[in-house]
Amino acid sequence: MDPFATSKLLWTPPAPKRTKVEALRLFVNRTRGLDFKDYHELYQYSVSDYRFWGDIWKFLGIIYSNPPTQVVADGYIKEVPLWFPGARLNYAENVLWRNDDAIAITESGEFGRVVSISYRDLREKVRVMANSLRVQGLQVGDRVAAIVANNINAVVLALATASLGGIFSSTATDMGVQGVLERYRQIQPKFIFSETEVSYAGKDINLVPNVLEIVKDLTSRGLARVILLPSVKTGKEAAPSVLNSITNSFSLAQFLASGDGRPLTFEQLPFEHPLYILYSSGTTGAPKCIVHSAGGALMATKKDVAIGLDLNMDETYFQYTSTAWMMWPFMLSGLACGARIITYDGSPFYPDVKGFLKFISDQHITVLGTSPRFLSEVQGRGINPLAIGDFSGLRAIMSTGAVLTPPMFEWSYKAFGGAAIASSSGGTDICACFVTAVPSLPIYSGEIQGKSLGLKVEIFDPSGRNIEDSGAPGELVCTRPHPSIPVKFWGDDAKGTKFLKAYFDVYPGVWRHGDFIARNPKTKGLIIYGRSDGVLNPSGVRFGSAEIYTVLERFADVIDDSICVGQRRPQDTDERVLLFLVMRAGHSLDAALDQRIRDAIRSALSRRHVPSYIFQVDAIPYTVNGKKIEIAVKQIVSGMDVKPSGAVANPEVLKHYYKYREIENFALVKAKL
Ligand SMILES: CC(=O)CC(=O)O
Repeated sequence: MDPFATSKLLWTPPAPKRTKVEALRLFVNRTRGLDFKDYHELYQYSVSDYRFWGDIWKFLGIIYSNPPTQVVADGYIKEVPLWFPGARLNYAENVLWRNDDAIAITESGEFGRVVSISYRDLREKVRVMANSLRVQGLQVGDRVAAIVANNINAVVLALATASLGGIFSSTATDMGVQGVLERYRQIQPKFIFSETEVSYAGKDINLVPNVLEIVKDLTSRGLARVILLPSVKTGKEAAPSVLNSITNSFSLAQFLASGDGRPLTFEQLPFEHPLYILYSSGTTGAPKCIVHSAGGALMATKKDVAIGLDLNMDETYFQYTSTAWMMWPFMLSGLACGARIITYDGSPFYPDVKGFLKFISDQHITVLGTSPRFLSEVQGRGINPLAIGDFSGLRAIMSTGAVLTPPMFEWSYKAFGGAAIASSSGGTDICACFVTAVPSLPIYSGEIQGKSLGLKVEIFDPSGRNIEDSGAPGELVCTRPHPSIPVKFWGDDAKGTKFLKAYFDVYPGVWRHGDFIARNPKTKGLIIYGRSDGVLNPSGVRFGSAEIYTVLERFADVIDDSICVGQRRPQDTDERVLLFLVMRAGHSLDAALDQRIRDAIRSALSRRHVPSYIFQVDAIPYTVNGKKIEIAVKQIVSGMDVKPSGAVANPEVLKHYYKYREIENFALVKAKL
């Protein structure tokens, strides 16, 4: 069967191609005396000549006080060279270059309140916050940790921290005490900012008891100041009784009043100076603390947003994200492009998704960042966005976080009136995209348009052979260093042992990302089939769970969610495929539906893809960043005991999967094919 049979031309770039990626191609041609004809030729240059990064530096207009002496120098670890030695710059200065009355941020959430601030106001807020942080003792390299909603305060805090050379790290407000401590114990923050009252899906959540526990633990590890943020719902500051019970604590108003009147300044630091600490969403064990450099994160996210999303100054970028996901710092690059960004706190389905879609239309969003889960939920509920709002200005929908299946490409394209479906994939580990939207190339359903400029993405088989021209799926690897490789893991040893093990262990010297990917030899588009650790392998046929999810889209009216994993217990001689389904209200998995699903999988894929067993379950485990946790389910059904980390949003769900280890005990399971 042709694995690219579903690939269908969906969208072609409007002519003439007035995109930034085209402008970059012409810029490189002009400045280097070259004659690249298209994106593919530009890409080849970008991954074979390090001078490309110097071109991008200029093209993006990176602001600096000291220019680099070279693009790349030899570094302390072969895999992580030193980029732009000699340069001095500040991330926040690069984000806050605008200082006018144009709207920088519009904040909203499930309460429906909409507040906007201009670039001038944003800079002023950052100035005030930075002054308080400095007066209260923040020094270059100190960590500022936050448990914050996605709102203006969070952006101000991140930028103020960066302006002083502090290192910012945030978790979302739905993370429990264990999850927060697993992260912040490792990085030992000097400051912690926390929400006190938030709401999600209409439920008010008092965070004070969690904060008390977290602060108690971190105080013995260097925590010096605690700032309690006003209620997200009412705007009320924390009660004096709460503040009195925590030493060195402040309400936000008290903290901001403690600063001085100095003008906003930006500490000038090396390119590799740490900016953010993000966390691997490992579902077991302590999360890895991934340290991103100011220069690397700035260049990578600005490149992806300015070039991949083609974001212009007069546009509005709405990335639906929490502050725990790498898409949050990614979103801040909307500001670096001089555009307006939207911060949104709360569930898109509360009070109802129609209101959320109306918000997107009313706010004239031009680039929407969302996830396959959101899109399929809208589709599954039978909602027609065009009947709710006007999406004629919506130019692109960036989908990330999971695989967007071909049917969902097609549905999303039509449902929003022809927006380009900018499917992209990268991750927390690089705070950027490996494969991305390319506004000058056509879009084929199910395919990500191209490899990101400067990132030498290849597809390896288990022996380390590049198999991408064959169209067969394999491991996504990156065979050349680039500036958005993290500088280190916080707390790792001087040799970077944990860091090297995490990425460079399987293919020595080559970054293995852990995605299972193929490239369509005809279109050059990329298809991700899921995480490579979760690859299904019955009778030696390797395939990704996304292939099964694609077929299940046809049953979206009755199936709400699903997870597909391989089971191979120590006593098994082969792997079997298990498919778990969550049904929509009023529907259940009966023998007829079971058969229809099997038939659909068999005819769309092959006999070998048909699950051995299909079960109805109540819930699917997800990470706090909204990713299905296939690996943990696979481990559990294969006989391993899994101790969920704080990155699991619904850890209680995992225990329901243990019973499927005794697969033979299911008297009612469907006949094995
Ligand atoms: C860009 C991305 O890759 C986002 C994610 O999946 O975490």
